[in-house]
Amino acid sequence: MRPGRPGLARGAAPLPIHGELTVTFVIDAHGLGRGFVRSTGPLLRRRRERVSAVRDVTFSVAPGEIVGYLGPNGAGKSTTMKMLTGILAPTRGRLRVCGLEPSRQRTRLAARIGVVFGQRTTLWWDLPLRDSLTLVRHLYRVDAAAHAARSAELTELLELGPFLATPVRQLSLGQRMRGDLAAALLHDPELLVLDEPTIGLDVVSKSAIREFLLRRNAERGTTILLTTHDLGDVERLCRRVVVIDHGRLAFDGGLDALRAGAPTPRTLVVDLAAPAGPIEVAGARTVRVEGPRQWLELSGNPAEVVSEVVSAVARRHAVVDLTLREPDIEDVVARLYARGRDVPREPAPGAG
Ligand SMILES: Nc1ncnc2c1ncn2[C@@H]1O[C@H](COP(=O)(O)OP(=O)(O)OP(=O)(O)O)[C@@H](O)[C@H]1O
Repeated sequence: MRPGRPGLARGAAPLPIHGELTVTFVIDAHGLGRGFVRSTGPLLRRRRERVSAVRDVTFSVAPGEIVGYLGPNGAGKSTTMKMLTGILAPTRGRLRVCGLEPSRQRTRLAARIGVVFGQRTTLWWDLPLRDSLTLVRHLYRVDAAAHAARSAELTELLELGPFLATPVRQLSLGQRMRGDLAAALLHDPELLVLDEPTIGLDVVSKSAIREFLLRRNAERGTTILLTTHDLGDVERLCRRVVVIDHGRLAFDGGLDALRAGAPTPRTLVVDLAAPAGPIEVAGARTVRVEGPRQWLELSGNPAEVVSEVVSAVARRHAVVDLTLREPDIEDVVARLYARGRDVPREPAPGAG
């Protein structure tokens, strides 16, 4: 962990470690909240109501961590990301990112963080990728020599070479995402904030992005906070996850602890040649039937269970197609709540 830098740590909470050393959290949120006022009801009887998108959220991220910020749709993830990057000001609580107050010190913060939103690009649509990267250099006032070196490194690591001359609008989603990552890293930020970085990508592109992020984290100590609905991202990248639900912090700890709190089965989706009653086989429970399609929840996750259920179904029914659906993070979180458990909280790594 990097020692705290008092000059940069304005307002951040330095954490004493082993007496002498201090670590400044890269993200330090305490009692964070953000409300909105929105209009509801029919046109002639519009009412204004307050919505708490994020309520009383406290968490911190130490330098070099990769943390998944997870939750179901509408949980408050994007609102948190917008506060972290200074786009929205909190209505409650205290927030420091790289020792800065994001909404009030947005320009200074921009020099310290990189941001990628998977659903929209920061690149110039009509320009070749190379020109977009050059513009980013001017935006962040990166000097020419540093830019040339970082550009060359990122071009190699992200394999951008073959399409540097291609206009961004003609890039595939995976190529565009790699370009966006390069743009976010050209000024060598200490924190990378990623909102759904692998959304819509094929398996190969997802894997390339994940391996790149792991390498960046290991080699340069870049801290990463990411939102994702993809459990593969979480499993490969995050040792720690913070889960929010209905705006509140629901869990902060290791992925294993989250899973242990709510073991979630895989689902076999079976397309039969014709509609039939619910399939009955050992090792699975039919949880949904829609015409010829049935959803079977597997009673265990090892490969043998899957192959036994698949053979049993195929022996007894005319099967057109079979798909194995991995539980996504929403399933894990939903199950956590369905069980009505006290959600465990672990102390943040490095705290203490
Ligand atoms: N500008 C806004 N005005 C009013 N309500 C808002 C605004 N932005 C977000 N909200 C509400 O705040 C809540 C949290 O929204 P947010 O976009 O942060 O969720 P999310 O976890 O990112 O969801 P998703 O995974 O679907 O993107 C939702 O109920 C949403 O309708």
